[in-house]
Amino acid sequence: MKVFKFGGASVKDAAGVRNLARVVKEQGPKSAVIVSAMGKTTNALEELVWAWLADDKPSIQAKNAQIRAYHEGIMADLTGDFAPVHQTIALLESMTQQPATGSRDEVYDQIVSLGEVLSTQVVAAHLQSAGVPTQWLDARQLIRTDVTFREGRVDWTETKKRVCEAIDKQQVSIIQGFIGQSTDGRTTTLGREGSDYSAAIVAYCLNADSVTIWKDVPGVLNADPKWFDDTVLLQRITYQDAIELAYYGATVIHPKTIKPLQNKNIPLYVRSFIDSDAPGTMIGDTGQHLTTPSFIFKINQLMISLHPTDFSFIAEDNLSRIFGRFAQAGVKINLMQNTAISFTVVVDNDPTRVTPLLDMLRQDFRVSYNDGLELVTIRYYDQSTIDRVLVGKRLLLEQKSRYTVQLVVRGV
Ligand SMILES: Nc1ncnc2c1ncn2[C@@H]1O[C@H](COP(=O)(O)OP(=O)(O)O)[C@@H](O)[C@H]1O
Ligand SMILES: N[C@@H](CC(=O)OP(=O)(O)O)C(=O)O
Repeated sequence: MKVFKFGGASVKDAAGVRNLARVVKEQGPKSAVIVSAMGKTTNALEELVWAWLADDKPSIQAKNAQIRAYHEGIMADLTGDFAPVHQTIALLESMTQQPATGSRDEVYDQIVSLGEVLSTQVVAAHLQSAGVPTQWLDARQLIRTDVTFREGRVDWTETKKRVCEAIDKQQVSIIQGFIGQSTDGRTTTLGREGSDYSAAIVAYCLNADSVTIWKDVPGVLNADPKWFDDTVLLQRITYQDAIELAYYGATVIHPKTIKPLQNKNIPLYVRSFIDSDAPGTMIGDTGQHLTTPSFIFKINQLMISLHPTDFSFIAEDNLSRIFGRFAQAGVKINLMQNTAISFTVVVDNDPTRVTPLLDMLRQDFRVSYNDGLELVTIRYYDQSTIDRVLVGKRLLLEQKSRYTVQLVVRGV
C-alpha cells in the first residue's frame, strides 16, 4: 500500500485535480491519497472565522461568496457528481449565519476543517467520473485526537484501529489531510500545514510501503527557492537530517511527519507534481548525513528578552513559569538563550498569540523586545556560509551547536 499526499498548491485549479488523477492512475490502485484544502482556501476560511467571531456580517457574506465562487469555478472545468460539495458549501454558509459558540480555537477548527472536506469531495467525484474506483473517507471518523483544538494530539491506538478497518485496499481512498476528531466527537485540526503529518499517520497505521508528497518543487532543496537562487536538490536524506531541517523551519515538510515514518522505516519521497517522472528526494535510512550546507530562513521574527524584577536568577523556577506561559499562549520558541539574569527567545511574530503572551509575562518580568528580525539556520555550516548570510545584515544573536548555527539578524 502506498500513501500519497497532495498539498493545496497541487490542487489549486482544475488542471491540478486532473494532474492528481493522472498521477494516481499511473501509480496503480492500492493507494491512500491525502489531500489538503485547495489553493489558499485555509487562509480564506481563517478570515471567515475572524469575521464570524467579530459578528461582521458583510465580511462573512463576502468570504462565503469567495469560497463558493472559487470551488464552483474549479468544478465547472471538471466532470463528476459534485452534490456533496454543494452540501458542504451550504453547511458552511448556514453555520456562519448562526452565532458562533465554543472557544475561539474550537470555532476555528469547526470551520477551517471544511476546506479539506471540500477539496476531497471535488477530487473523489472527479476520480470516480474518470473511472478510478474511489472511496471517500472522512478523516474525522479515522484520526482520533485529544481536545487540543488547532493542535490535536493523536490517539495512535484508536486511530490505527479505525484506519485499518476503513481502508478498502482495492480502491483509491481519498482522505482529508489536517483534520481529525476528539473522542467526544468535536472536530480538531493538527496544526497549520498538517496534511503531511496526516499522510504519515495513515502510513504508520497501514504499515505502508512508502509515502510520497507531491510538491511544486523538485524535492527537498538545500534552501527555499523563494529566497535563494542557487539551490541544490538533496537526493537522499536521513530521517534525522529531515527532522532537523523541518524542525528549524524548512516548510517543505511538516516537522511532525518524519518520526512516525522513521519508527516503521517507511521511506518518504518528496517529488514534483509538475514533473512527476523526476525521482525527487528520498528520506529514509540512508546511513549518510548531508554534505551540502542547508539554509532555513524565517522572517517576521520577534526577539523577546525577560528580566526578573525581584533580583532572582533565571533558574529552574523562573524557567518553568516562563515555559508554562509560552505553552498556555500556544507560542512556539524558535531559539532561546539565557544568562544569569535574562532569558531571550525568538518567536514568530503572530500578534494574536504574542500580544496575550507579553501581557502575561509582564506580570512577573521586565519585558523588552525587538521586532522585524530574521532567523537564519544553517545545518552543516562553515565560516564561509555564515559570512555569506551576514552580507548586508546586522547580527544580533548567534547560537552554534556541532552541526547547526542559528543567526538572528536585522537587514541594514
Ligand atoms: N528546503 C526546501 N526545499 C524545497 N522547498 C522548500 C524548502 N523550504 C521551503 N520550501 C518551500 O516549500 C514549498 C512547498 O511546500 P508547501 O507550500 O507547504 O506545499 P503544499 O502546500 O503543496 O504542501 C515550496 O514552494 C518552497 O517554497
Ligand atoms: N490546508 C492546511 C493543511 C495543509 O497541510 O495544507 P498544505 O498541504 O497546502 O500546506 C493548511 O493550509 O494549513
